[in-house]
Amino acid sequence: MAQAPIYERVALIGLGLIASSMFWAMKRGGLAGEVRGFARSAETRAAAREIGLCDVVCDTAVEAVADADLVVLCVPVGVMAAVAAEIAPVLKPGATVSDVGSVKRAVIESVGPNIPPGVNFVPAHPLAGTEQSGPRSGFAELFDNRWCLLVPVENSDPEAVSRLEALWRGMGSNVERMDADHHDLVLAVTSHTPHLIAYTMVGVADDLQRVTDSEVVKYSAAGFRDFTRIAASDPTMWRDVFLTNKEATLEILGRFTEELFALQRAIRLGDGEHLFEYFTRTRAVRRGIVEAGQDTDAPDFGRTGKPR
Ligand SMILES: NC(=O)c1ccc[n+]([C@@H]2O[C@H](COP(=O)([O-])OP(=O)(O)OC[C@H]3O[C@@H](n4cnc5c(N)ncnc54)[C@H](O)[C@@H]3O)[C@@H](O)[C@H]2O)c1
Ligand SMILES: O=C(O)C(=O)C[C@]1(C(=O)O)C=C[C@@H](O)C=C1
Repeated sequence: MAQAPIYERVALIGLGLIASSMFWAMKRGGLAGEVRGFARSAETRAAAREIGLCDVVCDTAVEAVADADLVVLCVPVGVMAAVAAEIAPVLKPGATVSDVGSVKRAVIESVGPNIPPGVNFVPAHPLAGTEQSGPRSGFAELFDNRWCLLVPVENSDPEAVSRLEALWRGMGSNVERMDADHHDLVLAVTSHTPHLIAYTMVGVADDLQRVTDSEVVKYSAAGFRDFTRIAASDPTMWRDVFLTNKEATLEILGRFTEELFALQRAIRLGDGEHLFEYFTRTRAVRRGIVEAGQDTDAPDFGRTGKPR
């Protein structure tokens, strides 16, 4: 039996991978009455209309959010404040504004001041994605069994937070709440720095004159293929992630560099014991993740290049 919608009117701003997946997931679960969408480019809006992404595709953000009970900012982190400033004057009293940005402190600091009194602000971050982007890349199952972290601000209304939690659970996610600074540190370890490493490794392969690009394509083993999948992610999104989660990423990158130098030295000195102990420790981390049931989709991860 279909459940009553959690929100009567939802507005999605920015119609890429995350917004389109949200739309299909909301439709799958009957979680929203009407969903309006807006994207900056006419091309994206035309694509959205063609594939039936959103009940109504609007030509302005203001038109999309007027009357919405929930507005979700699904744009790159660097433009969220400008979008929030543009829509602020027309937000409905009692409405909730949320976002899906990969960084939370910077979003809270830049978007927060634009949210008018009487409107709730509940930042969020679904820990789910692929290397694809744009309006055609979304699918309803993206958030199934993935975490969504809610990062309520000091004056977030508890009812608004619970309602948003219900939406994310309805879209298939497991939900937890987290403080913004801790979120940014955790994500620097689990997502942001690994992306930077993947970008670097693919850049190194591309730069190496003695190994041709076609050899890289032909002989890429599973490990490198995983790197190339990650390194194909959207450049605008990731530029903004690093510019806005600077401190935590630099901290983790500093530690990474120290360990890398230690491994480099062990290789140069032929210190097999150091290498063996290190790899034994890291293997245990991976086994812990699998044993905890946190990698249900491991067999397909990165190998087929298809969404999990
Ligand atoms: N891709 C992922 O794996 C992933 C996962 C979780 C969270 N996120 C976060 O979600 C957000 C969206 O990412 P995505 O992967 O859906 O990106 P995407 O590139 O697929 O979509 C972004 C959309 O925003 C639009 N846009 C850009 N600037 C705009 C503006 N000023 N006004 C209106 N629309 C604008 C783009 O045209 C595009 O339609 C980002 O903040 C990202 O950090 C991404
Ligand atoms: O699987 C991928 O393609 C992703 O990179 C998704 C991923 C991640 O690092 O896990 C990327 C950025 C997000 O903010 C959340 C999820």
